[in-house]
Amino acid sequence: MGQSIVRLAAQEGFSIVGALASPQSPHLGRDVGEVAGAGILGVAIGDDVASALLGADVVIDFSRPEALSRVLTVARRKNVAVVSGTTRLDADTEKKLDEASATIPVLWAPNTSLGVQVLAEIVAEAVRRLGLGFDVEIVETHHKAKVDSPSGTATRLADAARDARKGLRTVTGREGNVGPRAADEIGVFAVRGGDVIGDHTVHLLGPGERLELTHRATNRDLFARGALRAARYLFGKPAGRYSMADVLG
Ligand SMILES: NC(=O)C1=CN([C@@H]2O[C@H](COP(=O)(O)OP(=O)(O)OC[C@H]3O[C@@H](n4cnc5c(N)ncnc54)[C@H](OP(=O)(O)O)[C@@H]3O)[C@@H](O)[C@H]2O)C=CC1
Ligand SMILES: O=C(O)C1=N[C@H](C(=O)O)C[C@H](O)C1
Repeated sequence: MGQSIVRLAAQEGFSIVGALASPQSPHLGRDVGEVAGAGILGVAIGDDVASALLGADVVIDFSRPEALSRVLTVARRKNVAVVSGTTRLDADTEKKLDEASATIPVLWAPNTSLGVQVLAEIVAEAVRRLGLGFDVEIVETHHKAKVDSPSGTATRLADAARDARKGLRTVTGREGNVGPRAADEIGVFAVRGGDVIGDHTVHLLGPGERLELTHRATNRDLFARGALRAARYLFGKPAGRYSMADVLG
């Protein structure tokens, strides 16, 4: 994601002032534009958050929860807005997002595409309108390099269903003599393999009919474009928590 964001940011005229990778990165010290295929940008990749955020208005993070946590601490200190797409945050990092939003603008989204935001709205509406007779199940498919499961997007879609129908709970596996499906379940299942960018289907299964609401990402640039749009949106905004719904308007 970092490479897509750098390439598109350069194309869209953003000024890139810093670039971060892990302390183990083989790219440390190299020009970020060269690594991303955007030509030389005169910005070396480093592992020091404070140096990378020098002179920045917004930092865009797609990494791991522990790295986001460090970024939030420094961004707060330096008054830099944060856009993060990192998924499956632990409770401590979630708390840090909230705390940071007291002093800086913060937008976290497990999926920065506009389509998934709209899908979440449609899912909430469909669950509300169809009522108790319809069961909700979510299937997500991703490339084999993905390290977290289920995806942040699947969790976000389950949350949308739960907000629309109180009392639902998530089930992430079924094996053995599990008995009939309970009415309060949302099954969430992860398929991994190949180079799938990211597909999400919400199944609404009722008596004699079913709906399958699907979003398919066909290119990672989709997420990068959404993150850059979010960064533009956050620039100059007051401190607070923002979402892709705000960006979409
Ligand atoms: N919101 C959205 O729309 C999307 C969200 N994602 C999420 O974004 C995250 C990243 O995905 P992806 O780009 O595919 O993953 P990658 O593994 O390709 O990249 C992760 C990046 O984070 C860096 N990193 C990892 N650990 C640390 C650390 N401790 N300190 C500093 N940097 C670190 C890595 O550095 P190094 O190169 O050195 O390993 C790498 O640059 C995931 O949580 C994924 O689910 C992904 C796509 C879209
Ligand atoms: O890791 C990925 O690739 C993706 N992660 C996000 C998620 O966990 O929902 C978004 C997208 O589906 C790609």
